[in-house]
Amino acid sequence: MSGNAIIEAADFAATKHVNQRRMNAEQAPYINHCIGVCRVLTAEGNVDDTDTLVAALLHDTVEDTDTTFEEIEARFGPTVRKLVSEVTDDKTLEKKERKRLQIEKAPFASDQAKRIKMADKIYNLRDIVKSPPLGWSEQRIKEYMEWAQKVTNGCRGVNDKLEAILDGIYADFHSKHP
Ligand SMILES: Nc1nc2c(ncn2[C@@H]2O[C@H](COP(=O)(O)OP(=O)(O)O)[C@@H](OP(=O)(O)OP(=O)(O)O)[C@H]2O)c(=O)[nH]1
Repeated sequence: MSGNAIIEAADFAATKHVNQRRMNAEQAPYINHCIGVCRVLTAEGNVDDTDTLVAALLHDTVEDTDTTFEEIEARFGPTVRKLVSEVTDDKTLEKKERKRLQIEKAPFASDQAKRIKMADKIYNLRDIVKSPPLGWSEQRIKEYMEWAQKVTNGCRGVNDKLEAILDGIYADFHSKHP
């Protein structure tokens, strides 16, 4: 690959998500989430493994755009392809089943994929506390928190810093919503 892999991935993700927005009131550009997840890994999880950071930037490209795994492998190699596939939901399944599979599969993911999953949930949970998706009730927020906690419980043992951040988010939420 020519150039720096992380910048290549940021550019690739920005192009793929160009017309997508987050669901919150600000309707932030979707790429903010991809870059934010990568930053949680570097700045808060002390992760410096390039494949992990590249896969974090690309983590929603196959799930949410026309990107294929073959395209990812051709541009970023087989390890990044594998990591992205580990954090990609099968959109042909019902939402309930996709959510159940995230909980079931998390303990069997690679350590790199577990770190991406934790950073993804940290970003989403912070977003939900700060500015929830439009139309989400208190009950939906609570259900998301409880589901995310089950997913990230399956990712434990690979990064103490990310785990501590998640523990803080859950403790804070549960103390305010007993
Ligand atoms: N908190 C938050 N989430 C948003 C926002 N915009 C889009 N999302 C995405 O919405 C998902 C949560 O909504 P749900 O109703 O539970 O799930 P769904 O998108 O699969 O229907 C999150 O996916 P996820 O399954 O947790 O993770 P992933 O799909 O990113 O892997 C997150 O990526 C936003 O503004 N705030």
